[in-house]
Amino acid sequence: MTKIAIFGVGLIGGSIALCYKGKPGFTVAGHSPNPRSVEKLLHRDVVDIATTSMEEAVEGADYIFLCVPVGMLEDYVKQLVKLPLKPGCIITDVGSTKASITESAAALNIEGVHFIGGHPMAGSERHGVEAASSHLFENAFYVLTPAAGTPQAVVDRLAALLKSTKAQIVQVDAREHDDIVGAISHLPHIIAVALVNQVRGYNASNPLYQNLAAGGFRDITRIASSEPMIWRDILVNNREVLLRLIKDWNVEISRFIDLLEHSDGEGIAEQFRIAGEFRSQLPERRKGMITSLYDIYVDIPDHPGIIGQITTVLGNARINLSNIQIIESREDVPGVLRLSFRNQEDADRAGGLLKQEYAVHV
Ligand SMILES: NC(=O)c1ccc[n+]([C@@H]2O[C@H](COP(=O)([O-])OP(=O)(O)OC[C@H]3O[C@@H](n4cnc5c(N)ncnc54)[C@H](O)[C@@H]3O)[C@@H](O)[C@H]2O)c1
Ligand SMILES: O=C(O)C(=O)C[C@]1(C(=O)O)C=C[C@@H](O)C=C1
Repeated sequence: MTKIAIFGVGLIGGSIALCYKGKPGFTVAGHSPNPRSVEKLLHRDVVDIATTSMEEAVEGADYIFLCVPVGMLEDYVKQLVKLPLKPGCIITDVGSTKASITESAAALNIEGVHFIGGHPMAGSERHGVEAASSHLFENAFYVLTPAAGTPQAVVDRLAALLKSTKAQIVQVDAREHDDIVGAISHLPHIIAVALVNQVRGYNASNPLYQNLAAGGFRDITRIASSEPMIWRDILVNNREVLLRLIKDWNVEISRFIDLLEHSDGEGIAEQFRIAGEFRSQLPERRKGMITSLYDIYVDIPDHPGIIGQITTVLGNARINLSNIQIIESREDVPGVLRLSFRNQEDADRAGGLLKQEYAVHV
């Protein structure tokens, strides 16, 4: 029996719990210092054991997930390593910043157990166990930031466990993680909040602002509704990176001031063009959706009806396609079609059938 102990069974901790709860060979223990939360966890059937006792939660645990706010992670690691942990146990976290916890855990020189930082790149503006889902991590990247000296076999053991999340595991240096995630997650949260608060100010004297706010405003500001305490900790923890990124942001915004002052329509259009081109290349990994990592690639000649022919072949064989994307299609160049399936078997069957007429790559 593999025992997984989870501290902080909220959105992320609860979603981790649901990836293992009820799976043969796994027991999931959830910890909360609050007896009412413990009752809720049992009532919602998210964990097998729920307790306010740290000792009980970690007793015999093979893996410990710390899913509490970033500001509490170091303290939790310090408390945990004073407890009798199972030899070889792996402690990991899911915090949105990685440098400080990776470095402070390494500095503890823990013996007999291992710490490996982790961060699933999936989430939501919602919080609490009510928002948890076993599908949350499907197709998302899940970053691991092992400190130098962590045996690769131990990292591989954690990566193998995390397969149940259906996320794609990647190893990244912790500081590099904070630079990158600062730009693609933390800065966008700041911008969303600042924008909402700017409009909130105008709305105070004219409620039409709120009433007319439509798709564009909603799209860019969803994350402004994120949990304040979670984001307080993330932003304070990554402040050095963020201060640099906000300076760069000011440069980008100043560019628009300049373009507008000069009524430079072509310059503005160019900004949209280059942004749209980059954005269209973002990997399509919709979190929480049951899309798939089982992809095959098919070279397709550029002639009308070709995609219909391919999907008909798959439909006739009753193979479910979960996603389809044309990667390259220009008049003079044959296109490549990426077909995604929910499991390897479907991908193999599709590949076998399509190979009879098309060049297929896996
Ligand atoms: N929300 C996201 O999109 C997201 C994505 C990836 C990683 N993370 C990280 O996951 C972690 C948890 O965030 P979440 O979104 O699940 O938030 P959440 O609020 O849903 O869950 C936080 C959990 O920590 C517990 N907690 C809070 N304060 C506590 C305290 N003082 N003592 C003990 N327990 C306490 C809460 O009861 C709750 O169970 C954070 O470190 C966050 O940075 C969040
Ligand atoms: O989709 C959202 O709502 C999120 O905020 C998820 C998101 C992100 O910014 O992409 C937020 C924090 C994380 O640490 C990882 C993912």
